[in-house]
Amino acid sequence: MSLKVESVSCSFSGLNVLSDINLELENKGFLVVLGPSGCGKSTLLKLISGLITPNRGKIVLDGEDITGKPGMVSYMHQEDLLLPWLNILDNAALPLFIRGEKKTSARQKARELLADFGLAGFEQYYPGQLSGGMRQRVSLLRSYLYRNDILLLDEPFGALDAITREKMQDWLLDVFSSLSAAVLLVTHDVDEAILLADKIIVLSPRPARIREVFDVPFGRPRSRDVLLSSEYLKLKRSLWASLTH
Ligand SMILES: Nc1ncnc2c1ncn2[C@@H]1O[C@H](COP(=O)(O)OP(=O)(O)OP(=O)(O)O)[C@@H](O)[C@H]1O
Repeated sequence: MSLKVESVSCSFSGLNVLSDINLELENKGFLVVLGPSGCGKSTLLKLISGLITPNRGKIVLDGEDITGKPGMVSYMHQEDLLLPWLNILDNAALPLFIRGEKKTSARQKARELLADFGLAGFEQYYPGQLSGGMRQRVSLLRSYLYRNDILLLDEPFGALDAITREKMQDWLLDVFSSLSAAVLLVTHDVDEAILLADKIIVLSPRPARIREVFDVPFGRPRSRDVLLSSEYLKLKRSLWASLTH
């Protein structure tokens, strides 16, 4: 799998939001796009997922131009968009139903991943009966079932309380090692970026340009302990400087 964003610019009725963005995501990579609030991070993911089209540039997936073509990548929004009247299993399997897969086999595929996503034993529950963290894991499972090689995540833990957010980051770190997906995650949280990423792209305030690209010097498997190291502090200082200069 190879995803390329090539010289993409985007504006909304005269408001320049993204300016000449280039990035590349490859197999099993974990790329974090870090930028100030309102700079255009969600717009970037909407462009990649084909929900909107850029004014200039293109999106290329495995050599194919997918600019403006929805449905080619998995895209998880900030809010979980679970259907309250479907149980967890059917919420997760929904994209497979829509794709025309038989209900029994779609449910079986979802069931096989429930344990990895920390949802074993909850398949008959409804979204309203779950915690915020569990609902986000159902959303992630649904995105992963839709396309298991590439996941776009828009501030996936932004709406969670601090403790749940940390738990979810730890869980994502752990599960990422066992999944075969490449992840592109956007956030404005510097610690989250360092903890999760292999590479961090820092965007400027709107109109967002790529200000700097940082390699994260921590291997995998990785744990929260990296946040106590001197390399972490050094990287955090550089990221802050890049975000605020
Ligand atoms: N469809 C649209 N029409 C007009 N303006 C839009 C549209 N979508 C986004 N914008 C504007 O583009 C800018 C960037 O929005 P975007 O949601 O991409 O930022 P963001 O970095 O994801 O913000 P946050 O960190 O707060 O989620 C904002 O000023 C927003 O008002």
